[in-house]
Amino acid sequence: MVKVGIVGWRGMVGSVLMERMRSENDFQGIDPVFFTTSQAGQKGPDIGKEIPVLQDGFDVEILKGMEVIVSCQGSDYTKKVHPQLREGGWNGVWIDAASALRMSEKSIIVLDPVNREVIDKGFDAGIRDFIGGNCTVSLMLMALGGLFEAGQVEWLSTMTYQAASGAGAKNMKELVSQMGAINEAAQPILDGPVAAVDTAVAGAMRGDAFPTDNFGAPLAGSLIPWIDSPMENGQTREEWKGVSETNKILENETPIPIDGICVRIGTMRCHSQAITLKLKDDLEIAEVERLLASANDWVKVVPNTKEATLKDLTPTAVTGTLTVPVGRIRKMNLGPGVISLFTVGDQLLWGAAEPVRRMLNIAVEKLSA
Ligand SMILES: NC(=O)C1=CN([C@@H]2O[C@H](COP(=O)(O)OP(=O)(O)OC[C@H]3O[C@@H](n4cnc5c(N)ncnc54)[C@H](OP(=O)(O)O)[C@@H]3O)[C@@H](O)[C@H]2O)C=CC1
Ligand SMILES: N[C@@H](CC(=O)OP(=O)(O)O)C(=O)O
Repeated sequence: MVKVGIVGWRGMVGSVLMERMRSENDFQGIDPVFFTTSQAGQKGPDIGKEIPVLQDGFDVEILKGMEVIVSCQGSDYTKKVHPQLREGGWNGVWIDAASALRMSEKSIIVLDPVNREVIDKGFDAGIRDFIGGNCTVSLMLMALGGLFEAGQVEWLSTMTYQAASGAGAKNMKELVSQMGAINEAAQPILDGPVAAVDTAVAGAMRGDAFPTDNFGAPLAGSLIPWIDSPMENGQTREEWKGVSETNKILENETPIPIDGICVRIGTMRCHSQAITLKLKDDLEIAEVERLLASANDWVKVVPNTKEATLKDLTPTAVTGTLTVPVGRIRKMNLGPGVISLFTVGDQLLWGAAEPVRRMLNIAVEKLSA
């Protein structure tokens, strides 16, 4: 059985990965060794079979004994350990959820329902670094894969509504604390005039006691139109990833123009995106829906009605599931071939853990052949 080292398994992304691997019985087909950066020697997770105690995630010699390493530990870990392994001659398969290696010439960004051919070709050519894409990019491609595959995307603009989970576990908790602080300010006067409730809520959100250590600003009852670090051209890094990662995943020789504004909103783990897309041909909406629906097993076209939208096209409907609904599909009055779409996806599943889990299975299959 293929020896697989797993690092970062108890973090937020890692926990979702573990849950998916358990429910898909993935551990039965591999020989797993669990690593840690802080708990070496302690007992590993319960995966339904005997495993060694936790190994030191910085011990390069033990890591070199793995045929595959899966990391959900983050970019700092990758930047420290990956070069030591490669410079030390390790030629195993490195599969990573972090962004550090995504744009490297020696890596492939993995999203197999969309770019399985690129993965297979790369593996056969000797590439051994396979990196999960940015959550917003992966979710957009899962939703719109059918239009890209049909060569119909001339350009697109995506305005995002991104969940707290993308900023980390502490931020998810801070969002809930902020909701609690708002409720605390408003609850005693909720039966009174709404103007007083509004004043109390705004006062609490602007007050020094409002918990903002992690986000740096109120998110509950508000939003933050900035994600990640600034780029020189005025984009944020999250916005830059949209165009660079998408075109790398699709191996486009001529890049498709993609741009927009990335916004953090007060959802827990589902990202949403409002997309304006220019089709190459002025297709009928029924044809657009047919192309979208036929792309993969998880995308779900939602009819452009209020009833269907409220039922299926919200973070509440999608959270914790692999379904990627896409709706609000219509021709815009901006010219021929310009359409609107709205999509929602779980940022921890298709946005992080699932492409990594599926790449592990692809690697195991190839190494066992
Ligand atoms: N592809 C994507 O879109 C996304 C990618 N990511 C990537 O995944 C990386 C990991 O993110 P995330 O899972 O949010 O990180 P977490 O902060 O949840 O976990 C990272 C590590 O922190 C350590 N840790 C310390 N204390 C605790 C604790 N009490 N509970 C759990 N773990 C603890 C664990 O390492 P140890 O066991 O070694 O102590 C764990 O593996 C990110 O840095 C990012 O690069 C994240 C989100 C989306
Ligand atoms: N930046 C994303 C989450 C993330 O971790 O992205 P990346 O894997 O590209 O660093 C967000 O904040 O929603």
